[in-house]
Amino acid sequence: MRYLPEPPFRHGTVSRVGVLLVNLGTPAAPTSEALRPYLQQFLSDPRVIEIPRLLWWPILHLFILTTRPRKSAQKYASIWTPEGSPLLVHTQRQATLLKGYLGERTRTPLLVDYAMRYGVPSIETTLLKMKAAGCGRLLILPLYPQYAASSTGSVFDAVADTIKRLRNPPELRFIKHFHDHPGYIATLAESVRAHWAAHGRPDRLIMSFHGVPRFTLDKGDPYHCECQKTARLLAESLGLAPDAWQLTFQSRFGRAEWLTPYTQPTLEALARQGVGRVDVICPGFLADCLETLEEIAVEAKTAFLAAGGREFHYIPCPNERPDWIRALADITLGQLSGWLDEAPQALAREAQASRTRALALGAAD
Ligand SMILES: C=CC1=C(C)c2cc3[nH]c(cc4nc(cc5[nH]c(cc1n2)c(C)c5CCC(=O)O)C(CCC(=O)O)=C4C)c(C)c3C=C
Ligand SMILES: [Fe+2]
Ligand SMILES: [Fe+2]
Repeated sequence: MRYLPEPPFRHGTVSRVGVLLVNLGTPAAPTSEALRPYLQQFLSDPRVIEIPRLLWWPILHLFILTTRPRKSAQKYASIWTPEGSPLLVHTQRQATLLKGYLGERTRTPLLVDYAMRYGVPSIETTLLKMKAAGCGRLLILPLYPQYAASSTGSVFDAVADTIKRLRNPPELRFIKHFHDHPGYIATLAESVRAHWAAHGRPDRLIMSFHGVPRFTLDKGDPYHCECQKTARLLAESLGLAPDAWQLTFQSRFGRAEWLTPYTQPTLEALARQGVGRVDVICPGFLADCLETLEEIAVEAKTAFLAAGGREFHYIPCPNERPDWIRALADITLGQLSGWLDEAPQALAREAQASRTRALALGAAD
């Protein structure tokens, strides 16, 4: 094994606390040339594709990487912004806003940075950068509210792959999930309420989560249950009757069965049954990206209207919403006890205050 470069150890160096936000990653450009290495890295991850390598390698290289890059590039081109991929832009802004918010509320200087599981900036690069800046303590916060082995689990792997190559790794804490955090639920509820205040109510609210293969549920992945709990808490905090909302799963990849019901066929069936207006929210995504802006706001909308639906509204992700940044800070501070200089009572008071705010906004516990 080759070690990564590290500075010589010095006694008495002040250790700083770092918060590392990690998102999925995105291609560097909306072109087939940029899609190919991105998809290759993503789809070579054994957490994402669980087929034996000997079988998967030829499928990936002979079929998927020869066709998908071009098709996906066209979709990315339709959502690309002058500043780059929406997922990257929102993640960068979330890191900057979180740093500002925490900086005003903690006496301990915190380093906040972000990394991408696939593509750049990589987890290794950012982790080494934070270590070089003096972070002896590091909180890893994957930007996925619900834990799935293929998303959050894979982030943990990548962090482990880096620290096993360090002689002097930082102290580490991992946030596994926050699918039922009152601040997160309140942010979702508030964004729905604001949308309804401006545009009226739909016949049905669809909560669409990213799917995963069905067999992962039977093998112990908690993702399905965590999505159900998020959806139930959101429906409760909006005071919705059981027939006013529905949970679905989107973004199926390949031919195997994934978690059901699937988003697009559900929307088409609803349209055929005479449901005139649907609003769709994607609670598993904290930043708008290809899967929300293209797959839902364009593809699913087109399918719903073509099947006879009248009106389709997409409700955006939390992105840079101030209540979301506050919730993100609350999630972070909840895991930093003992690592900050502040009196524990001050942190507890801040956490309680933000919990009270969330509950006042209607998020159930
Ligand atoms: C919300 C968490 C996510 C889980 C769980 C997840 C599982 C998963 N995804 C694929 C395959 C693809 N996903 C793609 C895009 C994509 N996926 C997520 C999130 C989760 N994926 C996001 C946020 C995005 C958007 C990225 C962006 O740049 O905007 C893609 C790439 C695009 C494409 O070619 O379709 C693939 C491929 C699998 C197989 C999987 C679980 C097994
Ligand atoms: Fe995905
Ligand atoms: Fe997709």
